[in-house]
Amino acid sequence: MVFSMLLSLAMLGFLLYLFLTLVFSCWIIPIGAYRRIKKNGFVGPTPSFPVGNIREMRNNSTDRVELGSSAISHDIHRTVFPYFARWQKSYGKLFIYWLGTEPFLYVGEAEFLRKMSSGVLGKSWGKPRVFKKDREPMFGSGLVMVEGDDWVRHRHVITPAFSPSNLKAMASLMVEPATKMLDRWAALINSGKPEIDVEREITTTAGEIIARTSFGLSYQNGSKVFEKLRAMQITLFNSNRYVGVPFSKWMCPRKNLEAKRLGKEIDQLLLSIIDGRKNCWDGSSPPKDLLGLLMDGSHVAGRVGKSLTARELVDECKTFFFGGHETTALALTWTLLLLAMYPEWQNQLRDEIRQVIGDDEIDFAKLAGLKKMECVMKEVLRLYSPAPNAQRQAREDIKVDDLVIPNGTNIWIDVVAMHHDPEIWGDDVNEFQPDRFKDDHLYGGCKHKMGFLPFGFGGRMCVGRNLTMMEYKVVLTLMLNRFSFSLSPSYRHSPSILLSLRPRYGLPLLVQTL
Ligand code: HEM
Repeated sequence: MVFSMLLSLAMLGFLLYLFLTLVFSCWIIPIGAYRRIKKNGFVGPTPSFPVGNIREMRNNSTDRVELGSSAISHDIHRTVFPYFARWQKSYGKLFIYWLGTEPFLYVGEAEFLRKMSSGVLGKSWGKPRVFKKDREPMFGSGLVMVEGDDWVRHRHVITPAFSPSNLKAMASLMVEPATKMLDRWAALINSGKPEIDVEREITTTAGEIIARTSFGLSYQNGSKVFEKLRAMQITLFNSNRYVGVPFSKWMCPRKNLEAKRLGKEIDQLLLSIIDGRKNCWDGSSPPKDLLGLLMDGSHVAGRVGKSLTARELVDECKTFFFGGHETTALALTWTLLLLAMYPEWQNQLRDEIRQVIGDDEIDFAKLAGLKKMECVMKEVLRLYSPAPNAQRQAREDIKVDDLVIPNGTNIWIDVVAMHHDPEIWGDDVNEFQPDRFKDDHLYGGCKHKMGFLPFGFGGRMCVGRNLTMMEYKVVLTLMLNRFSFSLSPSYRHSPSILLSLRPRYGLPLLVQTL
């Protein structure tokens, strides 16, 4: 009798605990945070907890499609972020919105970004915890996610691996997968199929290139890791639709479990690669991929010099794969769209390649001479930035003029908005004008130094940007040497966000052998 009473009391206590946890996490804590943020002078659309503004964001998403080259507009902000474009009209370039119970400060103004970040060191910024949990299976504690002193240690070990001499050794790893793809295109054209979805093709090839440059795997012997990495990405980004809503991961338990399972399998495969290398490496020259360079402590001589553990190496390999292959593939994909639309630029780049590289094999040292190609790349990254936003989380109160961003506030920097802002770029902001980077190769004539952010900003700027630049030049040179590109009538212009900025319906192009 006493026992069953105690049991009922325990059950009651447990249910009360669950109820209070639910009420606190879904309403009381977020409403308290909402009041604090409002008191600090921030405005924004009214949230309804526990979903915040997610419903408006969903109802507002567009499926605008433009057909035919003359109808294609590069004014893409209202297409890819229709809710931000609408809220900008009501609240300006700075406002608070809510993903579930998580407050986000939207920043679409370069000057505010400058002031906000000027006194904050790279190691003092946080990354939104709500995304960290979400992306744990992809990045683990890799450089993109790690914070504080750990970030300093990782960054010091990793940065030298991307030195020009190391990159030079990696150039040769890129040529074979790219050539294989172009041979496939030639075969398709010969068999009477000149329409090729270049986006899919380039993404696969960029995945293979990053797997080779990161952990030395060719497609043949690394296809297992490679397929699992891709499968995990698809699983994760088809399921994370309620980010920030408490207990949302229980809405898609199967997909979350599947991502976790894949994550564990990938970790095991990468760990076995690392162990294999440790066991057979005799201390002489390590393999020239990123993993080999990170395992070899010698390149950090004179710096912090703390090497990474096997677990950390696994997370960095995954980070390079996820951070490096799709972004680079999209830079190349959007470039082919623009070159197909503006054939005069195709010709100009081909002339430059002829002058700088000639008929020789691609030589790393000569790539630096492809200046026009660099201007085209930057203009593509401005108009169609593969990384359409950057995120931070305040780890302390941050004062900007009279405003205080409270500790814990997430910050969403809208890179697409800034890259398309006529106030800092001028009236031709939505035109493809690579020459704007000819005289001002860093800022493209932008009136504000924080207005062009394809690789992020401050201490956390992309560590792989020089690798990307090299891959871009190698692959585009090989492509333009063999083929010309024009728009297929079946192309539907609908840039959209799935973590990166991508063409929603792929990029079918008509490809011709030169
Ligand atoms: C066109 C290609 C690329 C674009 C547009 C791009 C973009 C970016 C951006 C915007 C950031 C900053 C994120 C932030 O501020 O939170 C970043 C960081 C990073 N990127 Fe890239 N990236 C590219 C290629 C690569 C490649 C090829 C690699 C590696 C192989 C790479 C590895 C990383 C890493 C590790 C970080 C984190 C740096 C840190 O937090 O210290 N990226 N990238």
